[in-house]
Amino acid sequence: MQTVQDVPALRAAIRGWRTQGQTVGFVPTMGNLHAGHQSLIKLARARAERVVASVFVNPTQFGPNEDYDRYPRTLVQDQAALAEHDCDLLFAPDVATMYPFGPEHSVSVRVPQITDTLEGAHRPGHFDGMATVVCKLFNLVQPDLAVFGQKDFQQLKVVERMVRDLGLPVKVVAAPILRADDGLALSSRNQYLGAEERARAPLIHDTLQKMRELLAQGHPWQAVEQTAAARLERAGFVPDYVAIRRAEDLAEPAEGEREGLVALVAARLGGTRLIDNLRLD
Ligand SMILES: Nc1ncnc2c1ncn2[C@@H]1O[C@H](COP(=O)(O)OP(=O)(O)OP(=O)(O)O)[C@@H](O)[C@H]1O
Ligand SMILES: CC(C)(CO)[C@@H](O)C(=O)[O-]
Ligand code: BAL
Repeated sequence: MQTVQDVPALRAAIRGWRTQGQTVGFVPTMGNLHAGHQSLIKLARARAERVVASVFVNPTQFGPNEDYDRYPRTLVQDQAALAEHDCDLLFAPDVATMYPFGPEHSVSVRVPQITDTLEGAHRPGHFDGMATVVCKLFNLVQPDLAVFGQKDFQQLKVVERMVRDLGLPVKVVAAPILRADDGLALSSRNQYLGAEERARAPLIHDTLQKMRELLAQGHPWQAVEQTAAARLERAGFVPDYVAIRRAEDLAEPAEGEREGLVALVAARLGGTRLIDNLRLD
């Protein structure tokens, strides 16, 4: 597997494949790769003839009090993991390559409405930064398809909207959430958890399952949200949101609406912010 850090080298590698008529699948990441990322690479591998991954900790999607500085950067291990999973090319740019005029003077992509709620409401500016960097990466890599994990469910919806609205020629492929045996969704941020917190963290997935059960029993969605939030709070979590929404547009369900819903949670456990979600159909 080749690693490239600048745009001319990236373009040269991809041009070679394109002239042979090969299709390109793309997996954008922030690195510190785990089995969840590997499953995305595997999906891209199955759907395209060539696979490109990127590792870039994007400064514009972190708020001023978030973990940009301490976000784990493990490029050497990431290279080995990607090579092992048959990735063809790693694009690992620096900030100046992605933001030639500096992050604060960059063109910005804003996806309205769907970004006002949930993660967008709790992480102001996060989705502008995310959509901007994903749009830039799509322009640089020009993939036929790009794989995103459903763990970041709202992110996936924002990217789908951006692609449709801007008419970008990329097929967005959604990958299922990979979990540890005890149900905790794999995430780079899980390593911030202390041993005792790690043991408590699966309660998020357990609570999402409980929400599905309660909704199936006919409880109103608002009551299910409240019960679930209280359950997490009793166990020492500080929820940012515990929500039942339409999967399609993340709007609140109508009275009695039961089809096509998703439950989403973001909660802090000590100094770690965890997110997860579960389809309710
Ligand atoms: N457990 C998982 N299952 C499936 N996809 C995942 C999982 N974890 C991350 N992904 C996906 O991998 C891609 C890159 O995500 P990212 O590098 O932010 O990893 P992460 O582990 O989610 O990190 P973080 O803890 O910062 O959220 C995203 O599309 C994300 O949805
Ligand atoms: C899509 C992404 C790589 C953009 O920085 C990031 O938000 C992530 O890792 O999910
Ligand atoms: N996995 C989403 C990227 C972020 O939390 O910034």
